[in-house]
Amino acid sequence: MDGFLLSRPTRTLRTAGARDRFDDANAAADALAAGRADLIVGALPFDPNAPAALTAPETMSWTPGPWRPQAVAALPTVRVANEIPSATEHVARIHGLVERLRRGDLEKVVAARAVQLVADAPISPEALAARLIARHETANGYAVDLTPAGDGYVGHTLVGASPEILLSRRGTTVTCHPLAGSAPRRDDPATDRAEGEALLTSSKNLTEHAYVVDWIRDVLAPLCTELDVPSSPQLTGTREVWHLDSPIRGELRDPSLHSLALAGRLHPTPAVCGTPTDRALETIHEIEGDRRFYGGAVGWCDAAGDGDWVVAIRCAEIDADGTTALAWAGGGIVAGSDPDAELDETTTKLGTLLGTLGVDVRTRGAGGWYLDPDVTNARVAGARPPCPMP
Ligand SMILES: C=C(O[C@@H]1C=C(C(=O)O)C=C[C@H]1O)C(=O)O
Repeated sequence: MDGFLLSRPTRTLRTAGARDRFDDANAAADALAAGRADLIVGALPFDPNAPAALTAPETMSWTPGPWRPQAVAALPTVRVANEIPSATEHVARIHGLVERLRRGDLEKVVAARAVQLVADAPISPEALAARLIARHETANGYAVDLTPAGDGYVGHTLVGASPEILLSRRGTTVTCHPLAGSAPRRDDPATDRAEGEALLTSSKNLTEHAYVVDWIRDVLAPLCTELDVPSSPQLTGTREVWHLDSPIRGELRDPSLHSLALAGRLHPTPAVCGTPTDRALETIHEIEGDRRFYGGAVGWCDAAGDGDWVVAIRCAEIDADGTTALAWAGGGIVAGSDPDAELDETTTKLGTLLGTLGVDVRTRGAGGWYLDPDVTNARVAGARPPCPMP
């Protein structure tokens, strides 16, 4: 896909072409500072040392509200070809992590897994993004060309609908909207509400959430003259998942600290990585290998330093010919985590992407697991309305 899309509930940024490409955030920031670019868009990888996929676009357009293209191409039939790792292995990994967490090696670590999707015709990133956005009205829909990251990424596109804002910067005001702590949405309104209410008082989830808020406070406090951090989280809901959510607001001490630099300082938060960060990063690398752009950040930074960066979750990376894709989901693990419940949480989160492709993650296959590889794209017509918020 040529270009970049970030569709937020308030407005949409679309760009086309590339005046310049950067695999390094500092080089992109230098181009902005030197006036060689007036906007940088793209994605930062999960591993802060891996190449980024940033572009100085040729053209850009801002439109109000979320992206609603006139015509949306049909999506091909998609099946789940492989689980990386298997459900059994994911649960085994979490058992191992819980032991380490109980020994005190780490306080929190986010464990993720991926599913490989195979399509019978190319998946159009724009068509997938449009459908994700239509089904997830309050999410931040994105589609990013990963070509600037070089080898292994040329022609690949990251597409997703993230509920989580790493940061927004407008002038000297910086806002973050970290999420951590999750529960599934339910069809029955009373059960659904009960899930949300239980989440708000779950000490295990409140602990998981607090690691993220503490990290953001520690990063922002020295950079801000004022910092407003709520004393307890609120509940927020996507179509598939309830989350604990803490809106944070600060006033920057140094007005030249731009949104790309702020993203570099805040990422990776314990919402996608863990506590302490360096040990969690090492552990994730050792157990899962390369997460690529999943768990990274997607956004823009302009010459004034303003910008929005969303956490790159609820996403898939589509390969260059469009016929295979990898979709990821993870969840925070703490000493009190239940490995089977954590597997279910990743399944629920995978539902954002897979549900949009017509794969019902709640069906149980013959092997006793929830993903039936023969379930194919049901065309996503007649999407059910979002569950009511409490
Ligand atoms: C890691 C993901 O989500 C993150 C982890 C959460 C959790 O552990 O409860 C909640 C929201 C996100 O910050 C994901 O969706 O893959």
